[in-house]
Amino acid sequence: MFTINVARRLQASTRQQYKALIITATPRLSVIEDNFKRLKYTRNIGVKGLRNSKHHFESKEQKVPDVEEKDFAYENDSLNLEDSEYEEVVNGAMRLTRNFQVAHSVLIIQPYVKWGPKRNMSTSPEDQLTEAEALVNSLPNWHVALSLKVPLESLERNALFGKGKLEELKTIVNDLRQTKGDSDKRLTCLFVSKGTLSFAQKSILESYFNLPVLDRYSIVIHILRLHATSAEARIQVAMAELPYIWAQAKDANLSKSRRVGWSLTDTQKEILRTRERKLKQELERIRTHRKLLRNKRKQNHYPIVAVVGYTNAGKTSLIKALTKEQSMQPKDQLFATLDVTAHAGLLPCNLKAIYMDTVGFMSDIPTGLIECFVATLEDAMLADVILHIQDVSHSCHQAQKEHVEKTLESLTHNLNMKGEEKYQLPPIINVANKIDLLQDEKTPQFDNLLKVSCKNLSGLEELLSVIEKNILEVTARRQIIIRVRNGGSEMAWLYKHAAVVSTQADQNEPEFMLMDVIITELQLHRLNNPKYHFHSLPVELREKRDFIARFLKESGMKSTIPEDGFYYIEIGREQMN
Ligand SMILES: Nc1nc2c(ncn2[C@@H]2O[C@H](COP(=O)(O)OP(=O)(O)OP(=O)(O)O)[C@@H](O)[C@H]2O)c(=O)[nH]1
Ligand SMILES: [Mg+2]
Repeated sequence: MFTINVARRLQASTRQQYKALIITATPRLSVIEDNFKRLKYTRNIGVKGLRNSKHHFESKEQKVPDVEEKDFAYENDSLNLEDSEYEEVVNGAMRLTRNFQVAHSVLIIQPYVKWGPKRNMSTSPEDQLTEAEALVNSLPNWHVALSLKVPLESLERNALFGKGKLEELKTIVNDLRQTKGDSDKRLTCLFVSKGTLSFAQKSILESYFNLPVLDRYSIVIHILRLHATSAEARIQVAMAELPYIWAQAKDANLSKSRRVGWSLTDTQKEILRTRERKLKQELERIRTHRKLLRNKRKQNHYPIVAVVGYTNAGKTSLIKALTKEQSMQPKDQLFATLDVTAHAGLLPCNLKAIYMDTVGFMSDIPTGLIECFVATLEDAMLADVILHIQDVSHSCHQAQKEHVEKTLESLTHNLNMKGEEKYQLPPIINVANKIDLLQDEKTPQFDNLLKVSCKNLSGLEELLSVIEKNILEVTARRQIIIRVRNGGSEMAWLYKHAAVVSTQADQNEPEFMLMDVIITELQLHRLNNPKYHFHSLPVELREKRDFIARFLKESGMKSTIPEDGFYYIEIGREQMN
């Protein structure tokens, strides 16, 4: 870099006479250690508050990114998702209308394979049942009447259950249907907690119990519909419904036990195809739009931290804790977050980072459903650092962790299939959240995780330091100290384009400041480049003027000496390196 080169050359030739203009300082100089400590987490308040309280130079900073994101929000005015003919088709497949006011009392049946190779080793039926209950409880006006585990030899049988089991279940269903008293509590549907039920399985069970039968896919879609408020999320959910309808229609055609009243007519098939085509176009637009946003962030050189994890692990809560953004609303519901949103926060070194909140992952969800959210998850995958938030208080913590890791792997594979360049996952920081709920937080199995609690805000300071360290490494940012004139143009430039960790007056010459900054190579280059900035080297020139002029002449640099006694060195492009 020019500045460093000049500094070195000046140092070499005038070792006795001049101080170094720039002191490379990684790790930090001890003189600023105290300032740094003061700036640590306590200063990491939301961007808005921070701007109000900072030095006046900082009022010239670039706009905070979340404002830009808002201005850039994806709007869809061309696609009308309301279509009564389509509604008829989707309701037939899902057994659910979009009316979220309708109360439901649900019998949850968790089938599981007890023995053999088809047994699910990653999670227990008890945990699956708990997750199924959480899914039902995520819907307003829905409640669990009863939940049961049912061991089976296989999950592929036509009626799913054997004759004896069906009889047993019928008695339970009949009892629940006749519940006296509160009519709201009377059983209204069955939820068989399996990824998808084939059309044949559904229709056999429905005719046997005379109640609608739902599977995991349809319940999750219903939750997603409820939580999808932005245009983008609504399009993604609408798209996620389609593979399910097609699969059910295919099953219905194959099934000998075709349920009268539900198989697709040619007109309905055409409605689906048209809708699919339009939605695909919209998703393509979303992808392009996301790319634009991503490039915009890149231009601004904000480091990006993607926060991923199993649903309900505390992703939104963590971002809220790190950014102090009051508008964020963590909820004790599955799939509460459906939009990938960006939120600015400060690292201990005062560097602004963008945290991306993402859609949660869940096991036993068909890939077709997740694929519709891939456009938004790609954003996360292209971040500088990924935070994997894990709910360590959850009994299935290990299975959830493995599921997220596997999904990230398959998303990586997808990106590699699509792109020309080889994609590599950014560094992943594993975070153990909800540590406050653990009886003994010293559990050795969490030793390599960073333990935090978004509830009592513990462990966040350490987490921020780790994020910072990773970001500086990955984005090739450096921490250096630059000596500039107090109130000069460089000072303003640095406030605008670099993260200022601390400043302090040069003890020998109080009109100069030592600025401890985090800066990218590119910005350091710009600081020295006349195209972006007319760089001045604040050297004690008055008495050394002739010497420096000679030095610069010999070095082949153009120079001007303005009236104020500052020495301005104009660096030609060819001399930059
Ligand atoms: N006790 C405790 N509860 C927490 C902690 N962090 C989050 N929660 C709670 O966990 C629930 C889920 O939090 P969210 O932040 O919405 O989780 P999420 O990962 O964003 O969930 P989705 O967006 O649905 O995928 C909320 O009720 C939070 O209050 C924690 O550290 N301790
Ligand atoms: Mg969330």
